Amino acid sequence: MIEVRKLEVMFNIWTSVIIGIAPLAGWLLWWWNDIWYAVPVKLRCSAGGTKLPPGYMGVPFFGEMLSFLWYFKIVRHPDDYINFKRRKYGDGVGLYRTHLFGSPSIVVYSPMANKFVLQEPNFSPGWPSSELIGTSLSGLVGDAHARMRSFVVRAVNHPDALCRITLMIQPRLRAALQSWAQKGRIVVFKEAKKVTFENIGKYFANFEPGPLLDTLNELFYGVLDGIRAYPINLPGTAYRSALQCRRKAMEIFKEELEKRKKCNATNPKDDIMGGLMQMKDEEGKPLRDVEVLDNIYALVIAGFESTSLAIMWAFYYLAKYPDVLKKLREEHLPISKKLNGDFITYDDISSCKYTNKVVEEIIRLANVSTCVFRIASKDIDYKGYRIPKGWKVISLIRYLHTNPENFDDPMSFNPDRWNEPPKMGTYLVFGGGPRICAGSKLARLQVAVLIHYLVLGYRWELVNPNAEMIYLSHPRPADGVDINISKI
Ligand code: HEM
Repeated sequence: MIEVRKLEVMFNIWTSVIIGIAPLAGWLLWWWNDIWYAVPVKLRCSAGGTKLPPGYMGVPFFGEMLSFLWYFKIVRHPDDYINFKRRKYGDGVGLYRTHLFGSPSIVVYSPMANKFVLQEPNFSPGWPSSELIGTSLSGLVGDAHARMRSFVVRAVNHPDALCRITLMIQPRLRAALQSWAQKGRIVVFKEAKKVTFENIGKYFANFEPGPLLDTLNELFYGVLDGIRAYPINLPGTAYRSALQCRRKAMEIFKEELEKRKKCNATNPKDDIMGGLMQMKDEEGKPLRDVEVLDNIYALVIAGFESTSLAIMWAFYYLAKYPDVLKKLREEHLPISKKLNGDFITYDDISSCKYTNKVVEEIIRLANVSTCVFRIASKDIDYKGYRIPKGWKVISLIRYLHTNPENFDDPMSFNPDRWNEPPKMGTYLVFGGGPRICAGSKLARLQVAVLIHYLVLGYRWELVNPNAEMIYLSHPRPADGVDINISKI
């Protein structure tokens, strides 16, 4: 009897403890990241008159990742992630504190704050998977970055390079369009990735389609999967497998580079690898082999999926906006007559005023880069707010392009909006400041060349004109733009 009584008392004590502690534990869990990361900064800041941006940093480990995924993946209204914060915390100076991708972070959404972040040299690149990006241009800072950038920009974004690349990409693009029309029905994203990779193989390292290029293609898919995955290097993770893919891809490029060095057979005009091998900086110094290889690799990462997505969106919007398609045909018909079967040139493309507006509008709405990542290399103050050293800064550039405060009727496809320049700081699809996209002209060029052949030679329609949109890892219709296509 006494034993039973004892058990009863113990049970009552434990129940009271659990009931008492559970809310406290829940409260602690809910505010853990704010207590752990924000409170120490707030204490440091209080003396200097600066404060942390408003916001909420979420639960341990996950931070606010679940809320981010809720808006991007579940309800599929990515811009509401910021709209919700604006309603809750007010506009302030365009910064909120949070915890995303495993780090305490500041999310930046206003034009002025984005401009500040992208221009400020004390923010270093802060990609979640920096190990995969390597020591290429994208990973360098300061003078080393400026030196490397001058090489890379000359190799892919200067008029000389663009003239050569314009001619190099056309045989594959023409052949791809013809084969798509023969098939009759294709998923554009899938096919665009194939032809973009073939072209990359050609103008980066003079690789022709075949088993080697197919292997490289597979390896780069592996790397891209890892870049998007949580950066945990454990057996079985996408990240670990991506690191292995990176190593194998680099071995293939290295073999090619060694082959060229042995037979001294590189002409800077052949391809980007040749260009990078031959270039010298202002002091006459060439790039080291490892720098050539790292940059080739990083350029493929930067240019492969982004270009394929832009091409996919070209098919999508031109199918939805027949008036725009008609105007494009009118612009390209006289050029085609003049060319009489020859390849279109970079100068021809540059002279197509309407096409260039269409390309800009495609790229604005494609929002290939949702955000750009930085890390504060020291405490940085902006308009009375502190961005603490070591915190990630996530510049949500997408929000600029979809915000009606910046673009009238932002979700409608209207190339004529480019008759006027955009409002200051509101158009950052290619980033801004010293790290602005090194391949921006190349990306635009590839879409424009595609448009030339597509609008004159083909008719196509969307199989699912109201396909659902997905936003991660990149915005696109869920069906990858499934079309019926035929020759005109
Ligand atoms: C529509 C297509 C593209 C979009 C939307 C795009 C977007 C961007 C953005 C937003 C950045 C800035 C990243 C940052 O500030 O950290 C960037 C950087 C970069 N992009 Fe692109 N990109 C595109 C195509 C390309 C292509 C085709 C190439 C080259 C083959 C390229 C090469 C690079 C490189 C090398 C950087 C790093 C620049 C630096 O750190 O100095 N991109 N891109």
